[in-house]
Amino acid sequence: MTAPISSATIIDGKAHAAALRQRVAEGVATFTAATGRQPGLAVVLVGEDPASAVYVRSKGKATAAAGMNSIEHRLPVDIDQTGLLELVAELNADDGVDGILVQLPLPSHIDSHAVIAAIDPAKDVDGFHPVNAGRLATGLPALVPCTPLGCIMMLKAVHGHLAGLDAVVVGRSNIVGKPMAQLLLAESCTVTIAHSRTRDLFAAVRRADIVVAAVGIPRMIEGGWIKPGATVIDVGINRTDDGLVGDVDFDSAVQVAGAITPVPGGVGPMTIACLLRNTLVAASRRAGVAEPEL
Ligand SMILES: Nc1nc2c(c(=O)[nH]1)N[C@@H](CN(C=O)c1ccc(C(=O)N[C@@H](CCC(=O)O)C(=O)O)cc1)CN2
Ligand SMILES: [Mg+2]
Repeated sequence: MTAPISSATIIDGKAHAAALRQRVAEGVATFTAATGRQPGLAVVLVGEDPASAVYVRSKGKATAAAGMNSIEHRLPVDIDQTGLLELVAELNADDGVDGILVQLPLPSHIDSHAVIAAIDPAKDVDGFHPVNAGRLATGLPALVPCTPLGCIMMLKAVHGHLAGLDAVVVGRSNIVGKPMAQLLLAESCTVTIAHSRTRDLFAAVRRADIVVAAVGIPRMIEGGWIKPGATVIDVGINRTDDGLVGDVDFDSAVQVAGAITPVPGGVGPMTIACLLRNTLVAASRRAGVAEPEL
């Protein structure tokens, strides 16, 4: 006799993102009517990495479609750090710019920590500046990194509230793993951060009600690791010979999980929608108008 195969609810990141973009567009219209100006987002791309160029183009299109002013700066790959810092200083001083985003990764001759630290924290729509990371960690209002923010929004949509759930975040990057853990903690989850040196990763994943995979290793987390009924959020975007795959082995995990994000079409679209949200939040705070509920 074969065991019955159950199948998880697929969390539709594209639909969540479309709904958030719609709410942002409505908020932008209200902001523009109140202030007489559009929120402005400046995106800086250094070099010509094809994936980064695609993301920057998508961000520009989505920004304009939401009714905001999209400003794009493309710099040559050999620009020196001083040149990039000069542009950041200009954008900091420009009153029409509410959000500044420097697309990562940067070329290896540039210190990305120095560039992030040069961005005005009030305009840091990526939420990567140490001031925003510290504000998030201490429970103060912050600009929150877009990818983890998108993940937490989808988790809340699935679960309602998250208090008391066991969550594991696999990966400890400043962009995803660490802020994700902070957001889950703020929702009163019991949080484990696992990484390449974790001794028994299987056990950490196996006991979790929520698994957030952000390791950058194609299909590393298999269905057999997942607690039946758990919610699985796959942040991985790995280009392989089989095409784009996540950090979770979707085909096996979908049979065990209660809900799961696909790749593509899961977390990725929410990253850009949350960037628009953060830009409107930054603009509202800078202009001293009421922040929309998003
Ligand atoms: N300054 C930043 N740099 C980077 C960030 C970031 O948030 N801020 N995140 C990633 C890249 N990224 C946005 O910049 C991003 C990645 C993926 C997607 C996305 O929609 N992915 C699609 C698949 C698209 C594809 O085929 O590649 C999906 O998952 O459905 C959006 C944004 C690193 N750099
Ligand atoms: Mg995805």
